[in-house]
Amino acid sequence: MTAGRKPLIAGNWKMNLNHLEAIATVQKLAFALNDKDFDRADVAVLPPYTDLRSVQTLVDGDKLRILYGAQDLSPYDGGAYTGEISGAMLAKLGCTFVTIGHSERRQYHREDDELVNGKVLAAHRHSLTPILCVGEGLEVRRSGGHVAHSVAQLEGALRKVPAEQAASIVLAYEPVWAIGTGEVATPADAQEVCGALRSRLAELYDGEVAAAVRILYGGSVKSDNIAGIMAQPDVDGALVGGASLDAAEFARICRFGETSG
Ligand SMILES: O=C[C@H](O)COP(=O)(O)O
Repeated sequence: MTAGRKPLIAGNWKMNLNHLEAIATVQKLAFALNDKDFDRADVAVLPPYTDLRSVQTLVDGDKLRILYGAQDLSPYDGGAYTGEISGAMLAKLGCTFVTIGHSERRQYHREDDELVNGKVLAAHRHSLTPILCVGEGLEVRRSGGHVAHSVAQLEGALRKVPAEQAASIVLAYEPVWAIGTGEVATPADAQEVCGALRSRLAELYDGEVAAAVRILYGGSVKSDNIAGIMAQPDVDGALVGGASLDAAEFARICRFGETSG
């Protein structure tokens, strides 16, 4: 965490919580957080598509400071693409963010860098902020290729993305071996890759872009390990999976593990 970049804590619900459960969870989260918490960090939830309209109605109706977004989008803007959801549809639902290139999409849906790049461009066409995920699997980590692997995914995703758009993205470094496994990367592991991603942004664009981009860590983040991660200079927040389904625990994470806001 470095002064000048507001931290972001985003909860990726994955394929959990229906729209009624979403309403209850967002209400609990809003109740658990206060203005001081929201001044200190942006807080976002990333529910399944089917929950978004309910979350929008609640956030707008109660004027909540909770941000929200989707977990994916189509690279296309409309047409005969059965099952897909466009950036325009998400923008109409008031989404701020959209997760792109999550390792579960790369692994289970064979998304490659070219498709991820198409989705980043689509998000920008509709003024959505991509939360662009990169990160290595266990074998790559064991062979010491984790920095090169994550940097290559970043380069692939940002092809043809101009500087002013690159400056507004959020990056998430998620080592695949730490996702949902309870195996958390050490704060030094997170810093090593997040720092390298920022340096590469400075080379691809310039120092201003590199300094503007928020970089999150994701992988078994909990209220008892977030503080060490947030203490790293190039880590600006967290992308939280399992622990974001429990509003009280997620609120503690949003406070970086401190007991009161
Ligand atoms: O998007 C979130 C990550 O995949 C982390 O998930 P996790 O916190 O359940 O390990």
